[in-house]
Amino acid sequence: MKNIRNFCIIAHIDHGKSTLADRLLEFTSTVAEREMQDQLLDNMDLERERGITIKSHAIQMVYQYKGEEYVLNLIDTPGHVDFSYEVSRSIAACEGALLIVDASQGIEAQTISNLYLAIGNDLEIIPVLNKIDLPHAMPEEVSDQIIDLIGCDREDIIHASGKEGIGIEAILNAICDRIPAPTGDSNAPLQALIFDSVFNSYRGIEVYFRIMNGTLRKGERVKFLNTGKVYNADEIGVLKLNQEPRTVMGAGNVGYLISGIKNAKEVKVGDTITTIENPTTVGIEGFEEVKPMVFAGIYPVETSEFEELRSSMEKLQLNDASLVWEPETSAALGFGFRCGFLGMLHMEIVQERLEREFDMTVITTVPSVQFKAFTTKDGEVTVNAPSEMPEPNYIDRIEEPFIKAQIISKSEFIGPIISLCMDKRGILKSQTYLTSDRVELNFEMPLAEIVFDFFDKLKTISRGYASLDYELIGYRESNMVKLDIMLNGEKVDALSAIVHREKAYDWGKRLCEKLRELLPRQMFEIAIQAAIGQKIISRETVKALRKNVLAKCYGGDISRKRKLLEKQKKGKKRMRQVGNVEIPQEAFLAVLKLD
Ligand SMILES: Nc1nc2c(ncn2[C@@H]2O[C@H](COP(=O)(O)OP(=O)(O)OP(=O)(O)O)[C@@H](O)[C@H]2O)c(=O)[nH]1
Repeated sequence: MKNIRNFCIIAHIDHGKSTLADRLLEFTSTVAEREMQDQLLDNMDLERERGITIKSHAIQMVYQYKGEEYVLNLIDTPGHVDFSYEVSRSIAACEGALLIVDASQGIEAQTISNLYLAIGNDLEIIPVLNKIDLPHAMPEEVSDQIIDLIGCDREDIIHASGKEGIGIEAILNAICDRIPAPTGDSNAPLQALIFDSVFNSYRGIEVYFRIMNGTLRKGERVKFLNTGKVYNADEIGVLKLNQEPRTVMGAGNVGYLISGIKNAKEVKVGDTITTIENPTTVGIEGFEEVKPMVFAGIYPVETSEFEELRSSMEKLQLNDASLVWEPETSAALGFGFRCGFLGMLHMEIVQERLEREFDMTVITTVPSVQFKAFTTKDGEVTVNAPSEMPEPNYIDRIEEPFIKAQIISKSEFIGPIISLCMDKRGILKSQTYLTSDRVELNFEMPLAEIVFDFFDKLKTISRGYASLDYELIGYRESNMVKLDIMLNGEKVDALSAIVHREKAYDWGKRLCEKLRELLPRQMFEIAIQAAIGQKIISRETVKALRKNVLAKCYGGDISRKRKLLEKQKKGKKRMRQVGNVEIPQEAFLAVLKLD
């Protein structure tokens, strides 16, 4: 155990975590050059394309240092706020962390939020100033930021470039020298922390664990404390480039367990594995059930594909335990599913995976957060969709989720950021200068306001410099109303939204205007109305179409005509007929794009 080092890498998105991890694997010959693909750890296509690590993984390296052999377990952490609980469990499995900061960017919101998690878990922090090869790197300035932040000495900061392979050996040596070996008693009852799981269609779910205390043997009966389920440890082992089976693993080790589990739901990140033979009664601290934060409807474009969509969702859920859903019907869209996601990115990923991996074309409706309605009739009612909102006359009060938002930016953008947050019903709680031109702002604001275009707006007004992190702080009373949209007098339930009363008029007006732009002209006039209850608050009209779309191509060349027809056909793919009006997919998400 004395030569084991368990560590993770914490970094803001794009600060070079994956590239650096690749260099560590190369340097320790964990992967031969020819096996090396860029960003090896991101092994889902989608991850690679988006350049973000979606699911955390682990990999073991063996490193010779000062005449001794060290086993280094790198536990990868996802870099996006939507997956912060997974980050926290990965961190809990380690004794140390590399804190990577891009020398041209400086400290960002996720650098800090993940750092706090690491410090909270007593991890040894090794600061790494990355991308020092960049001509516009600011090593001195960013080092000052790091020193201010963690109180280290200037000499403790390792200068590196994942791209050029600079500083790699220094990092590996520092891991051996500075990160403490795991402690734990291999003779105690087994307590192993589940920090991740991966779906394998042949072998079932692979559970990734870190043994805090005790010993795990192949073939033993094991129990997951929080679910209470019992399995056989069919195979255990360590994670190198490929899995290497073992028969016995003691305290301090990181590895995988295969026990024929078919459904990701049975494996909860943060749960504790123990043995039936010599069980512990004490779970590892910090277990939480992950809760979805954002809800939206997912519908097949072709109503006939509902069953196919159901089976695709079932398969997707097998390897994404944080995705929840139940069947839902919409008058406008027919049969579909109400889904719960960890956040907006998670929602996009699910939609994309449905399309890519299962070849489904789907319509996603306006996302909503989870409101609580306190009614005089049924007591407390959970509202995940506008259609679930109780009748106004029974509502005593409505509560909505609030978050603490932490924004880090260059100080020149403070003004616009504060006005943006105030506009989103935010309350400024604190303003702290990290350095002379970098400021941290803390707001309390409704989660519902972040769900829409907040992040994009923040990026725009700060020219990309501001970064955001948030956590849920609880529910608060708010004056929310349900806003309905009608097309030619017919309510389109999929376009309803729950909004703050003070914003309802403005919202209704802008949404009607946006829909007027998005709805294609048809052979008749379309009236677009926004209403709260019976009261119409806004109206726009889409004029009837007079000419054939091809008319303007007469005399033009045929290829252009064909292109136009093609384009129309493609557009059709995501259209939905409601009453006599055709609605394109963009319209269902128009609320996300209100300026
Ligand atoms: N110049 C330079 N570019 C780098 C270096 N390391 C990474 N990059 C580039 O920075 C970008 C982000 O690198 P990644 O390694 O994907 O960053 P990451 O932190 O893993 O990103 P996430 O997985 O999204 O958190 C890529 O375009 C890399 O090529 C470096 O040392 N120098």
